[in-house]
Amino acid sequence: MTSTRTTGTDTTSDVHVAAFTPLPSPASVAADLPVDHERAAFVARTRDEVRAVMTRADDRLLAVVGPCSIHDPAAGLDYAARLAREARRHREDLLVVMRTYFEKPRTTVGWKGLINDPHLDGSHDIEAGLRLARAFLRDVTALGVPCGTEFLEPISPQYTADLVAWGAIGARTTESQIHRQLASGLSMPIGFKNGTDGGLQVALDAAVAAAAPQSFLGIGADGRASLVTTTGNPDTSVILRGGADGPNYATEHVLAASRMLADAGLVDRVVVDASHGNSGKDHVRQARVAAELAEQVAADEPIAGLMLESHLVAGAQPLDVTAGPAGLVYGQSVTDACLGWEATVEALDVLAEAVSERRARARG
Ligand SMILES: O=C[C@H](O)[C@H](O)COP(=O)(O)O
Ligand SMILES: C=C(OP(=O)(O)O)C(=O)O
Repeated sequence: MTSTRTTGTDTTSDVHVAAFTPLPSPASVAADLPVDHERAAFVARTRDEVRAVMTRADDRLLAVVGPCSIHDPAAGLDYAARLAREARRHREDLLVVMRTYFEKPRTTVGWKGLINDPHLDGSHDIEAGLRLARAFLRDVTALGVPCGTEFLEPISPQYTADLVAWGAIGARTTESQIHRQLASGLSMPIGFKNGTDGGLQVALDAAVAAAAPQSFLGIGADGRASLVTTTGNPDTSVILRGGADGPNYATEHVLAASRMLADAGLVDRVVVDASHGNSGKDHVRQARVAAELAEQVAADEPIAGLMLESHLVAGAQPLDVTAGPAGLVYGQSVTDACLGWEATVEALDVLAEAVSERRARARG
């Protein structure tokens, strides 16, 4: 059921709003799609492992790997099952978290992800999107693969975050107070991307702001508008993703970022995104960036983790929401170009090898 005009007068309120469509509360969606004890324990354990990797109490490398966006849950699950095998194979060296991204920040306009438009046709059935996202997180977690996501909408985390082991705030929103406040209340470690212009200071400021207690407007589990009071998230870090001036994953960038983090009183190790501004969104280049980063990991640079955009099929395909999803290639990204599955397996092999080299060096 939709309604218009909730407050004020016809001439001053909601002039540009076509409709308000009530959504079920987070509590009722969670009741329909509950999390059992085993899955909850797995999420909590993985969050602890991420914390340990960030501080090097655990000497593995965090590898956040998966599609730029989930647009077809069946293909996403197929991917997750394959990733589960690779994660088990590399469990001594890599802490693998799957990118399960349901919300896409767009430079201008475009499909905004599975939560916003789950039928990929411009119908914006957000209730179905929230349910699909939550069900997908449950299924991936049940495969023994922890989930990572970007938090974009300030309300949607109430529907999904209990199943998320690691989170990111994107380059377009790192400077936003709303997202810093949101991160201060999230239960998992959060990485802030540097800005799209390449600026790192916004990410450092964000990490500091999110570590502080905050009070802001949000919703509670019952769906009511609420004053949210947080204690601050102590597990915040910075993600180097390159920017308008080019990549920022070279040794000099990693060391400069590490010094800035230490000066700000934060953990002095970074996560590096091999995609986006670091690859020029070219998936072929992304594989090369990952290989260069592996050398930097082996040389013991302060790199705690790496991000890869990867799907079953290499590259990307255009999505025209006026035409809908018919005819899309199975397992190929509809947003940024991704590494294909074989290239992903190779990249994970190279990264795991780099970690064992680093470990061997540390042991002398
Ligand atoms: O990771 C995804 C994209 O880089 C991001 O959502 C921006 O995409 P766009 O520039 O195609 O809108
Ligand atoms: C949107 C993303 O990245 P960025 O914020 O770095 O552009 C992403 O990782 O999907």
